[in-house]
Amino acid sequence: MIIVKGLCKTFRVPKRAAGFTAAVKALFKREYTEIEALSNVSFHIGESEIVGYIGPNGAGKSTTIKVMSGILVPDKGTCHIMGRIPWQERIAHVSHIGVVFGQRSQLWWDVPVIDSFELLRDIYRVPQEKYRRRVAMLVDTLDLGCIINNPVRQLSLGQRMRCELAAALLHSPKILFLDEPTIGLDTISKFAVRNFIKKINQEEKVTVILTTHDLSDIEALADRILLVGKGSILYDGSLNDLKSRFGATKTVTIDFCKNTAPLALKGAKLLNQTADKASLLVDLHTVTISEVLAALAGQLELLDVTVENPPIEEIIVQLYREFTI
Ligand SMILES: Nc1ncnc2c1ncn2[C@@H]1O[C@H](COP(=O)(O)OP(=O)(O)OP(=O)(O)O)[C@@H](O)[C@H]1O
Repeated sequence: MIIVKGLCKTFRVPKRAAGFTAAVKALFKREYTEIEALSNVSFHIGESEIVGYIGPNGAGKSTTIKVMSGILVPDKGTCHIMGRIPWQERIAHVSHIGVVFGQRSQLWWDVPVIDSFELLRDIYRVPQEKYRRRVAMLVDTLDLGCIINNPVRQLSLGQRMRCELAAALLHSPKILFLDEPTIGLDTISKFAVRNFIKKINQEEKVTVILTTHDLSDIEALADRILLVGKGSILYDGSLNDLKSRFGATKTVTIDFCKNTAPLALKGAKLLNQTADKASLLVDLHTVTISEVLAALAGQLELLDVTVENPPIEEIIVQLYREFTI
């Protein structure tokens, strides 16, 4: 469905020094800085996959999405989406994709949401009957009934994001690009957005490419992640593989009968300790959980034990360090 090979994109931005003299000089002689946003990015994405496209700020995520949506032309490399080259066959291409940029709106600010939908219906040439059924489904699933007649500027962020999703899906695209769709949303709105993405993926086999800094979005939605850093793909695989490959630590939390002696264990770092509770970070390369528990039981009277995997954020940070050092 999506084949990206060797994408490169460098931005050339004028250098700007502060001050009046520098501004006048720049009128006659401009100097430029080159920013390499993508350097040799390649991946394949199949039908009905949900792929989390993640990476630190400035890694090149939005640039990749812009290339795949036909907004930007790369300097090098190829991109085929459903057999088309996005920036060369833009009109045919956009009828098969939906795009949501969490930080920007595709709805007209001062008019009621439904008017924006009708304009999009005309742009995408959706037949009236199909449009009517589609809007009814989207209004029902995304709970837009009370807000569809309001101007966009009067909507809360969560309400607007639900409308943006509906707008992106009005023409029933086969691929959905979501660039930070849950940014700034509260927990309830995030939940609604995630459930909707899952539903559309399962019922309509829509392929979803999701960029986000919220790794709980990824955990809730994506079967596969592509980690991008410094313009290149650093990891391509499932979240579970990532956890088992790189999650070489566990956190052990214990409750015990009062004891003030500081705990010291080989292969485990003490994270915090009070008179009756402690947390330790266990390095599974050095020691096993049962060895840690046996050692703790020798030092304390244990009342309760919890063993947790490290948060996905920790694994991602570790992975990013590993690949970039
Ligand atoms: N239009 C542009 N002109 C100049 N530089 C740009 C432009 N767009 C992006 N860049 C630069 O390209 C690099 C990649 O930017 P991009 O927006 O793709 O990153 P990102 O991974 O989406 O980051 P974030 O998570 O912060 O949104 C950055 O260094 C950015 O400053």
